[in-house]
Amino acid sequence: MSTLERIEHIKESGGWLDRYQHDSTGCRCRMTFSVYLPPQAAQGPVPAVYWLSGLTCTDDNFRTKAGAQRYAAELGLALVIPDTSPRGDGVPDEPERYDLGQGAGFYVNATQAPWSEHYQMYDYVARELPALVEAELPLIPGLKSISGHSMGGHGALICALKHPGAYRSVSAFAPICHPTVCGWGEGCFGAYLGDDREAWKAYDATELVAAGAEPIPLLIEQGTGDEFLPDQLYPQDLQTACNARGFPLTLRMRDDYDHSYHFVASFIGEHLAYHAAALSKG
Ligand SMILES: N[C@@H](CCC(=O)N[C@@H](CS)C(=O)NCC(=O)O)C(=O)O
Repeated sequence: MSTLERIEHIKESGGWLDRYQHDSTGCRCRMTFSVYLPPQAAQGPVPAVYWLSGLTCTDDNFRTKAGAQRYAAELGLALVIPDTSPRGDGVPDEPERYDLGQGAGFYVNATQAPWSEHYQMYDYVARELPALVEAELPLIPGLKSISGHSMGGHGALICALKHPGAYRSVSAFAPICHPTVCGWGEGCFGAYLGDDREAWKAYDATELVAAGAEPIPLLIEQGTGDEFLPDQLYPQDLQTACNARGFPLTLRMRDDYDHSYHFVASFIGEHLAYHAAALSKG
């Protein structure tokens, strides 16, 4: 019997945008995620692009604002869109803060109480969810790429850097590139991982590159009008770490674009085409 409960089923661009709930063993709560299956999935399994969203988001922001499904339909790609944190009444939260707790899981495995019981988002997006959707849905096992926005861009980068060979390609929009030194990252890492800043580096793209992560090309899109660029994102730190090692990074600075999904929507087609090309190689 399927462990997935389908709660929405919407036809879009010839394919199906579905929403599921399931009991997560790692996050110990009911989790919601969305999947777009392109028309090609009716004929047989397709490759998948995972999308990790940013602070305050659920699985709904990307699927309603980015316009990605039309491109995914043309390219024959599934989109797998998890939530950004564990959810529910029994899950710790800081309701007065948008940048800690529910909606702000930061894609780490928390080690500190009270967060550690549910906030296991790294294992959820990198292991539990892929195993689940590959077993239950028409996806080609192991054929996947990953992208994301802001906190989710950070998540995409660390998933690819920490799992050599697991993803055919990785890209990110306005990612938090050096979370151990920015306000958002320090707030969450301190709460979820404790005071030992050395432990934080295992979830920091800049630090992972500097520490010798296996090379995989990184594609990053960044707007110059992004209100969070000066204080939170630090792509220049990742670029410095990549330059020092000859690590492959394409950092595309886009004049005037802000941090919003208007920026994501402007370039998501290019990113999905990039992933489709990587996923179609033998
Ligand atoms: N201005 C936002 C800051 C958080 C934010 O900008 N979140 C981005 C990701 S870091 C986002 O995707 N928001 C949801 C949306 O634009 O739909 C707030 O105060 O809530």
